[in-house]
Amino acid sequence: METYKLHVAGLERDLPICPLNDNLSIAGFVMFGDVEMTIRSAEELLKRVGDFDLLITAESKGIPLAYEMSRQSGKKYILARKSIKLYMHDPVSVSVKSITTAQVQTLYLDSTDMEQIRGKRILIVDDVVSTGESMHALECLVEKSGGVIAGKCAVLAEGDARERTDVTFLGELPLFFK
Ligand SMILES: O=P(O)(O)OC[C@H]1O[C@H](OP(=O)(O)OP(=O)(O)O)[C@H](O)[C@@H]1O
Ligand SMILES: Nc1ncnc2[nH]cnc12
Repeated sequence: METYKLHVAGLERDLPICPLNDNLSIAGFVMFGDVEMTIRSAEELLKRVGDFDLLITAESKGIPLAYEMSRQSGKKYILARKSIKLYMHDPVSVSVKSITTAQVQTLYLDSTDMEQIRGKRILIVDDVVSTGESMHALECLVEKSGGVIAGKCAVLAEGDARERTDVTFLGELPLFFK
């Protein structure tokens, strides 16, 4: 298997190169199961971001990172879901098409989450920012809820996102074009 060597948060990992289509591959960065990477990334991001009241991330790969940043900072995290559950009240939705997913996905927040966000400084968190669609969808949900965006952060910026100055990130990933 072809791999890409990543150095981030003082750690080294060999990421598998995964084709997305005939012309484009990514180095797959999946923190699920990698507790050391999750803890170290959360520490490093928290050192770099400013004050905030609440974290928000999107289902699913952002969850362990948001959990760990919440644990370390003592601030709660809100999760934007990718499907509506029966226990969600009056969900609001935003569409999103990330680089890894063929079809358009939808992110949902329920009214309880929106009430918590209203008037608060919200830190947007994700594992990777690539096209920026997922982060943009989270921004829309925060704005719809009446929250103030305190900052945006990701462990890795991929492709064009490496040039972004509005997102705090710890490392970079290339895209692999044929
Ligand atoms: O900047 P973008 O192009 O939007 O890509 C980044 C998003 O893609 C991945 O999620 P994915 O859609 O693969 O969903 P998953 O976390 O549920 O696997 C990743 O966790 C980010 O949320
Ligand atoms: N390189 C990558 N690995 C995992 N998820 C991603 N989402 C966007 N880019 C990604």
